[in-house]
Amino acid sequence: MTVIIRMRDVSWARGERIILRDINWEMNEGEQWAILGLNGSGKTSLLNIVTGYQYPTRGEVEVLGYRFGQASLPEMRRHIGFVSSALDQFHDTLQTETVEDVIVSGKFATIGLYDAVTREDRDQAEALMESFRLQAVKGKRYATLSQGEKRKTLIARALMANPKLLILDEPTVGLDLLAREEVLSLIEQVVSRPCHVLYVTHYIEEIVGSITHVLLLQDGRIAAAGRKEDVLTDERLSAAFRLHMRVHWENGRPWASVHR
Ligand SMILES: Nc1ncnc2c1ncn2[C@@H]1O[C@H](COP(=O)(O)OP(=O)(O)OP(=O)(O)O)[C@@H](O)[C@H]1O
Repeated sequence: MTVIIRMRDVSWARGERIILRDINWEMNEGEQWAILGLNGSGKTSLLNIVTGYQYPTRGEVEVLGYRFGQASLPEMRRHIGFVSSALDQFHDTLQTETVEDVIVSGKFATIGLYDAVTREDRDQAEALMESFRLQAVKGKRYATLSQGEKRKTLIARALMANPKLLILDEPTVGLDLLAREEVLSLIEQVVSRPCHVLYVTHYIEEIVGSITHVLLLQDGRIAAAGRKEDVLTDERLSAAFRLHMRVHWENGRPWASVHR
């Protein structure tokens, strides 16, 4: 079985403070993971380690066959797509571009290398727009899009480079119910490409059918990790979220209610 992410005894400290502690986790081929946890539990810190932007204080990390400390991290990053709700504001240079140009720019690590765009790249962007139902906004400036359309565009952009792993960091923040469901429905398409998904969220109902596994973080430690049916239990969630929670499943999708 091919390992997508492997962390052994990983800890990450900043000064005196240990932010991630004794992380032992494996994400294997064919598995799609969600990361859940309260604010400050260490989700972003863990993602920063996966992408190599933070180096663990202790332990071993391997992502897509690249062993940290031995392999080239910039080369590894070429196989990883990253979409975050925080990116909406980041792409200042993209604001005035059309949707299709924003998507096609995902082919390149640097924004603005349009002279190298081929016919095939344009066709690929076109196909992504079609499957993501973005045809209606073709020709529109990115800045004029709705939040939902922007997120879909950024996911399409990340897929232009044919990543092996796509990290979605709270991609539904600020979206209305309809836009949220549209973004969630894209996960299935991403997985079928095939591309592995690592999905960070605060909401268990976003753990849709294509997501198979859950990593539950609590105060920088793994509270539980494994198949979603085993991790998303009343007891485990209540402990991790410090609330009395009950999980019920509808068509393979978990929903939580809170009891006081
Ligand atoms: N570079 C840093 N230096 C010092 N402390 C940090 C640093 N990065 C994160 N932290 C601290 O580590 C803890 C975990 O932060 P992290 O952002 O990983 O949590 P999170 O689960 O992503 O939270 P949220 O859901 O709010 O995004 C927090 O208490 C945060 O203040």
